[in-house]
Amino acid sequence: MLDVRGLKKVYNGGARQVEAIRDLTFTLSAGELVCLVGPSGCGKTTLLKCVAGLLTPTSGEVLLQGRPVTGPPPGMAVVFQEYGRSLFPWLRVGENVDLPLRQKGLPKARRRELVTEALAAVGLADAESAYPWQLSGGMQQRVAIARAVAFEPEVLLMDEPFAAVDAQTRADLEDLVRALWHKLGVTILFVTHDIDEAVYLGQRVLILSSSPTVVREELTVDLPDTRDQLHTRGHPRFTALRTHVQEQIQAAKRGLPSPSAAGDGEE
Ligand SMILES: Nc1ncnc2c1ncn2[C@@H]1O[C@H](COP(=O)(O)OP(=O)(O)OP(=O)(O)O)[C@@H](O)[C@H]1O
Repeated sequence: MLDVRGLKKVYNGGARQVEAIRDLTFTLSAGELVCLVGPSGCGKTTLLKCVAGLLTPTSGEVLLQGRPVTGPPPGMAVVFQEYGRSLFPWLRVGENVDLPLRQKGLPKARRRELVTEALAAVGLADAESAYPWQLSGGMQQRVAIARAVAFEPEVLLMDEPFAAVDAQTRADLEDLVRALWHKLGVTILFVTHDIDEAVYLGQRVLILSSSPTVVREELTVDLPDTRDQLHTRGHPRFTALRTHVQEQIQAAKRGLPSPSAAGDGEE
């Protein structure tokens, strides 16, 4: 579904050159939920912007269903961290969700259906006529998720979407993402700096190195598919996986080679 091949991004800001991403290669199959974690500043947002077609890579390519991404592709939706800046304050909740559907040129009756379904799916059926600023932070982020879901994307990109909400709301939203993913069968690339969140949500976790960034490790999350906050997080395997990811991120920060790279060296 999504192929990232040899992606490199260098920012050229006058005298200052930043090689944010050195060489990233990974693939997402249709219907997968993959989380991406890495040390702060390792280029997670840069990567997501390249995947979303909002930023042109210096070299390498992104393919969506085999077609190169050169601008925002029609089958992709993004949920950003800052819900306060991604919703239009002068539009009601329902109108915010409807806007991309209008741009897609869908007939009015179908738009109505999609808006109603998406708001019901995120538990906001009764907030359709409210303005975003009348809602709590967690509710606003639900609106942003509803807007992405109503768009019926093939790939959903999420950039630290729960970083600005409280822990309780965050846990609810994590479960909402997994429930929607199960229901819709959408492919999700979820960027987070939260190791527990990555292991709780993902089928796989891609661990990035420090900048200039490469994929340090691809980890399969071999936890049962049915997850819940209490039991999954108390599962000994969950603890083992989160400890492993934490160790890798600490090692990445110290610039130590990844286990596979060390193995390669020994051979
Ligand atoms: N527009 C830009 N111009 C120049 N450098 C940039 C630009 N955007 C990002 N960078 C640099 O690229 C590197 C990666 O930044 P990016 O925001 O992608 O990382 P991140 O992993 O998302 O960070 P965080 O975890 O702190 O949110 C950083 O060194 C940053 O300073």
